Amino acid sequence: MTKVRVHELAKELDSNSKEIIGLMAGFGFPTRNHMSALEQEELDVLFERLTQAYDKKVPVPVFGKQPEAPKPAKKGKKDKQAAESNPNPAQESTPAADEPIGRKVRHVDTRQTVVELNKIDDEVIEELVPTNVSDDSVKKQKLKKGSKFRDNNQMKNKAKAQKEEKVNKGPITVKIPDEIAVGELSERLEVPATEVIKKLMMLGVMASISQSVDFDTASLIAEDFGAIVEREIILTDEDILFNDFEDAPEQLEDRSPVVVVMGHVDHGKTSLLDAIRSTNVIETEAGGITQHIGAYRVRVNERKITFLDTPGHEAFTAMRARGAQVTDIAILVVAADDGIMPQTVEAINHAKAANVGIVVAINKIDKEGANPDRIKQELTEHGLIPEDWGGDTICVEISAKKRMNIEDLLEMVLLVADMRDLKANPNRKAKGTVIEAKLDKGRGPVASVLVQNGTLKIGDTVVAGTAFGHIRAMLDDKGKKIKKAGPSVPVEILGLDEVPEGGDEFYVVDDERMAKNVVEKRKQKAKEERIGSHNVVTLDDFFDKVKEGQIKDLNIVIKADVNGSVEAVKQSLEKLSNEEVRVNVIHSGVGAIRESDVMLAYASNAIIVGFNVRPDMGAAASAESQGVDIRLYRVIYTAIEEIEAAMKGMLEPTFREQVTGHAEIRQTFKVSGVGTIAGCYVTDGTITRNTQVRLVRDGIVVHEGELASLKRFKDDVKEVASGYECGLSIEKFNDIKEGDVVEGFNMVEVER
Ligand SMILES: Nc1nc2c(ncn2[C@@H]2O[C@H](COP(=O)(O)OP(=O)(O)OP(=O)(O)O)[C@@H](O)[C@H]2O)c(=O)[nH]1
Repeated sequence: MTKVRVHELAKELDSNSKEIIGLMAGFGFPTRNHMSALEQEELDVLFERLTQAYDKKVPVPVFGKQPEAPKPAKKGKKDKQAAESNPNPAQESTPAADEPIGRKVRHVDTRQTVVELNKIDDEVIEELVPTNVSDDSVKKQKLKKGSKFRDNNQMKNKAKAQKEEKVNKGPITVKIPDEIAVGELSERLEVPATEVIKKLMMLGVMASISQSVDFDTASLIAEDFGAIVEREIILTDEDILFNDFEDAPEQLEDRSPVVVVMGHVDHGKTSLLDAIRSTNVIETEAGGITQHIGAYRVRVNERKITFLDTPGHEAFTAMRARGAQVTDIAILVVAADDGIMPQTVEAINHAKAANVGIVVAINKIDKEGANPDRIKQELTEHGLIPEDWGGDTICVEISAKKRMNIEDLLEMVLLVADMRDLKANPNRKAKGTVIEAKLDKGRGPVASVLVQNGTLKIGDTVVAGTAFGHIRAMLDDKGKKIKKAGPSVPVEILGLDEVPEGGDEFYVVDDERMAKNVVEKRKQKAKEERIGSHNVVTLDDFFDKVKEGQIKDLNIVIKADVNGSVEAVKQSLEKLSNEEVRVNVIHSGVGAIRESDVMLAYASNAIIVGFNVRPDMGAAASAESQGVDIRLYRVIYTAIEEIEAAMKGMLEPTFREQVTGHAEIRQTFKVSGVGTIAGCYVTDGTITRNTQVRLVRDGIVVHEGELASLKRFKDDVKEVASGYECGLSIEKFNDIKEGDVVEGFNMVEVER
């Protein structure tokens, strides 16, 4: 067998004899000099020690534990340079003890496309490449090239065996993303999945091999297996393409506020927008005519305000439901002669849910019977305390029609804007939101967009939802051609290849090829989503989401038949809040469940609870397509019981009703001895003789029971399909009126 001397080994490993001798002494071997031949046992120990040092990545403290720092086995040129510039090299590779759990390691997701590193910021690349990469590769090369050990079969096998042993025993480094499937975690930890599941159970987490656990749980498990944890951040094509970095405070500049006008029907929203537009419009040299581009800007005391053109909370919440936050401030218009009405309350709740500032415009003060104090009183009942009553809600008394106090209102909007400290960085690539878009016969797809950060320029390459293109022309709100638009500026853009949707985010990008790739994938995903389901909370999966740490609040929209029940339900449900779950009633009102309720629920991840009310057709359809959970009850007690059970994850397998169809009452007849017979028309589905039925009047359930008879002409029938007329009577119930709706339903067991 070839003898290996200390100096030879040192040379092979690019170390020095002194270091090897020191190491041997540390392991308790007899003192040697650089010419000493090494015994097999000594070689084994040294080899293990040194290969460990080569292979080991920079250790990361897991939960404050500081693993032993690897001793550098080689001092390459780069290391030496680093040592010169850093007097304490140990600090370079060993993270500070107070660093958060797991170091953030960025990884380029190269699974989907070719990554063009020149498109990524230098800063990001620095982070992408671990500092020890070059050193490691050099070391590994050294061991391979011309090594004496290479010719030494015995040593080679030894190395292999030791490496395998290390894999089995030594600490490994695992990269864990924000969420990881149990199966994947076990693979990365190189342990059987059953072991991982067992450990999870000991932590009180029940998860199967295909279920995912979050980073914190996964790292606890990994640490338990003695692994070193690194946080994995997967950068997708979109992350790289849009490069949505945060601006440094010194890059930020003030931007003007973006305002929406909300309020009850006929309280003067449109009149107010018109009044503002006509008195404060920013003049252009050409004296351009105001164009409708979904938003416009006005000037107030040398400052500007951007107004969204579409009044009402529906459009606002529809955008929010798509993830877009475009508004900073809502002007809540309340007619002084009318007071707070149902849509005013909706608007307040929608604005609060979106966390936008509210300025109240008490309108129509020119009218007789106008009573601003009464409005203020009513506002307090909805959590808006006027400033002059010691609160922080600014109220301005105006007349949109007579153009009174409009200037004051705008100044107050600016005041609220100042308090919100609105800033953006005009010196970066633009991003923002599509306000509206259409296909213009002559000009092709036209999109009105609001720039929210950066500056948009002619020629920019843009991705907006699933649309892509180069900006061919830009027009401002006066129809004037402009070359660039900064933060809070609405513009109309031409040059997209298809019509995006309102609420889509747009980004200016550099890499056209990657952009096209991203757009293709989005189209594919949108297609899949249309087929698949949405990820909104339902009572059934609520507890799972709480357990997974995804949510802590159970948001609820309540609709009931009378005001008394609304209040009672609201209070009882809010009382269910405990340490883990807070129950928030984000909106409540009297009457049928409408589409705007579903939109609010969808945007705020809420469920809808209805008492003796029904969803109208639009609401039912949109709840169905958006996956919003509507729970309908007759008794408050049942609702409380069910929601409490859901909060504890103890929802029983339940029976859920399945609506079979609807029939509209067209005529009623009183037949003595029989009761009221109704002539009706089946509008959808089928009405079946033996289903249960409920009678609904203006969205409110008047009665629930069974059919006493179902006839076509004179014959009794089992079922009447949509599009046919029929006659029916309801068991022990005669108060049937024209215009009522009969809803047929069955109770079916729901698998959970
Ligand atoms: N006297 C008086 N009438 C007003 C004032 N503001 C609006 N109106 C009238 O109130 C009515 C409704 O005004 P709109 O601006 O259309 O109200 P809106 O809130 O936009 O209504 P919808 O778009 O239907 O929701 C119109 O007849 C206006 O002329 C005001 O300050 N004073």
